[in-house]
Amino acid sequence: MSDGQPITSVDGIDRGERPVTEVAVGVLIRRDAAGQEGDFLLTSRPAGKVYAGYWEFPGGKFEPGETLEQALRRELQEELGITIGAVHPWHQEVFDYPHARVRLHFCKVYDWTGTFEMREAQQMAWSNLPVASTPVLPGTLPVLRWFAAERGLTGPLTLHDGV
Ligand SMILES: Nc1nc2c([nH]c(=O)n2[C@H]2C[C@H](O)[C@@H](COP(=O)(O)OP(=O)(O)OP(=O)(O)O)O2)c(=O)[nH]1
Repeated sequence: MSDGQPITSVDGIDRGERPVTEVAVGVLIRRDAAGQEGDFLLTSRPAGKVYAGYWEFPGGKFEPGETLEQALRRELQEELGITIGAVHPWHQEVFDYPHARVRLHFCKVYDWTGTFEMREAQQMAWSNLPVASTPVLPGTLPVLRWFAAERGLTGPLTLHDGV
């Protein structure tokens, strides 16, 4: 069930009713001294996962009983070795992939401590629009659109056609 939320299918195929996997996603953003939002952190999906090599925002699935905040804290510690500060829930989207239906809980994060470690042998890139790190996961694209809207940008979301 998607609890009435619209579902975006990545391939246009209607797969009917399916369970939804909840995913906590961290949109880490650098701010300048005036509080203006700047670069955001993208990471590549590690080898061995679906969509390996695609760029996304770091995060992962909730474990049983976890809240969004707990899941996000754990995932960013596990994947990147950082401890995040306040979690600011931003948008939710339900995406239907061949491998799963996921509800992505995108959260802005402005504060963290620790040194970035690529614990899954992934890559990281501080990015801005248009994004140079491609391809981007389909379920990641809406975030680039929200950034473009917030920042008043109308150009391409990525430097490459076909994202
Ligand atoms: N982290 C993340 N996942 C995303 C984004 N966009 C998007 O469609 N997804 C999808 C891809 C996956 O189907 C799902 C996340 O699952 P995952 O396999 O990366 O999660 P995980 O780290 O808990 O994986 P695992 O423990 O099962 O290996 O959400 C995004 O921006 N960030």
